[in-house]
Amino acid sequence: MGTAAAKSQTLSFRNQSSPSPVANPPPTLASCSLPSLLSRNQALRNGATGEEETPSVKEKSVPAVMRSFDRAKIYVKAGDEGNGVVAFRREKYVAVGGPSGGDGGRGGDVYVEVDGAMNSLLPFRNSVHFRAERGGHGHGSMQSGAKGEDVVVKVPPGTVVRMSGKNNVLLVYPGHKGLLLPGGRGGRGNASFKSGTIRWLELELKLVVDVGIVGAPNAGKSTLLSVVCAAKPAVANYPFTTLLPNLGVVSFDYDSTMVVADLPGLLEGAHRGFGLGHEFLRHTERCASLVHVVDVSSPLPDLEFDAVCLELKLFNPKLAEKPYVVAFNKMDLPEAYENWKSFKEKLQSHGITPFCMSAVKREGTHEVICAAYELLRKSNKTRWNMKLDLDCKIYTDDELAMKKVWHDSSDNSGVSRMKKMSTDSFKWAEWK
Ligand SMILES: Nc1nc2c(ncn2[C@@H]2O[C@H](COP(=O)(O)OP(=O)(O)OP(=O)(O)O)[C@@H](O)[C@H]2O)c(=O)[nH]1
Ligand SMILES: [Mg+2]
Repeated sequence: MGTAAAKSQTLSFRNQSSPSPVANPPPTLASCSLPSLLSRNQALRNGATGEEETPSVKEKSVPAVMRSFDRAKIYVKAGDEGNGVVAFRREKYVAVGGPSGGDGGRGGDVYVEVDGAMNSLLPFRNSVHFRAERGGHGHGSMQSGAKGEDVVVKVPPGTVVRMSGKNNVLLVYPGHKGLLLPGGRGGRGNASFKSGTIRWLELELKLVVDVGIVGAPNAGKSTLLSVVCAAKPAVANYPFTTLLPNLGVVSFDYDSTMVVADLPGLLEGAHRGFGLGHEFLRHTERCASLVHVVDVSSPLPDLEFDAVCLELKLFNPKLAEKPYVVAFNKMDLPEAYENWKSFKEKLQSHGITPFCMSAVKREGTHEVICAAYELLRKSNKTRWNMKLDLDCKIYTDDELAMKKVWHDSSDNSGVSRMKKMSTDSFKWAEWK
């Protein structure tokens, strides 16, 4: 691993500009209710004697502007087929021309393609309908109708496409293109006059990151990110400074880089939707490793640590199994000295060796990030080699079979189909 200081570039997850790191919290935060753990810590810090404040729990959900657009629902419709035509050949010196009706053209298909330049599902906020063009109608003289134009739905890397009510899941990476819905296959007999399929699809963006920084609010997660790479997340001395994940690229060498995400603080009950963290916990699902930042200067760092671990576990047990680094932060403060030794012993008894750092003073941060990189290397996972489903199988088997029949037919003139249909109908009549 290279020892060069982390020089880096920044990926911005937000589409709006970051708020400046001012000391006064925005008014909306005043209404944010904190759970028992935080209020207890705050009370202890303020010298209160243990009387518990009852946090005012507000049922209101996170305002839309504070959400990142990482979930969307879109309506896709494959193009209808063009109608086949019934026509007969009329030509001089040809006594019985026979049928010469061309097929209807195929309806346009709906594709999904990953656009590396996109980093959120924000474009789907206003435009949710994607319709492929219908196929042209057939003509006489065995002329088939034109194929309808396809529609390509562009999504950011790491998007999961889900069909409502079904388990069809698709993970996509830059440049990956797949067929979501095939268009109608051109009209022939009555049985084939089937319209282009319509679907409501759910899109979910799971950030493509290598290392996630997690921890309780105000632990110093954003400060750590700002120190190890060129990202400039908002840092302030109040909980929930970070409302959306911040991404940064840490580069150790030419070919060894990793994408690090600083996630909003986690609270007790985050898995049930308390605070903001749960909105973003799913982004950690694809991380190879986690950095768990603990503010050791707080009166109950071990409780904070346990609460965050429990939230991760309750959200997804697989998260708790991910390799992680524990970083004791704010070691420059005198309060940290009182806590860190006993806390360290407790962790060591569980086989965890924590790192000590002071993110503000940039001490010990390099070791933490190197340890996270080491875990990433050991896990042998990169951002893109997670489970990838190369073939989009969003459409059902019936549709696939249908698609095959029509595609594989080498002779797709209206005449041969009409002949085939008439033979079929004869058979059917005999069977009846
Ligand atoms: N003394 C000291 N203060 C620190 C250290 N690291 C961070 N802080 C301060 O702690 C406060 C919170 O830091 P942030 O980086 O915003 O914490 P966070 O975990 O991102 O907080 P949220 O985004 O609200 O969850 C800021 O005032 C920082 O200056 C440290 O090592 N020592
Ligand atoms: Mg933060």
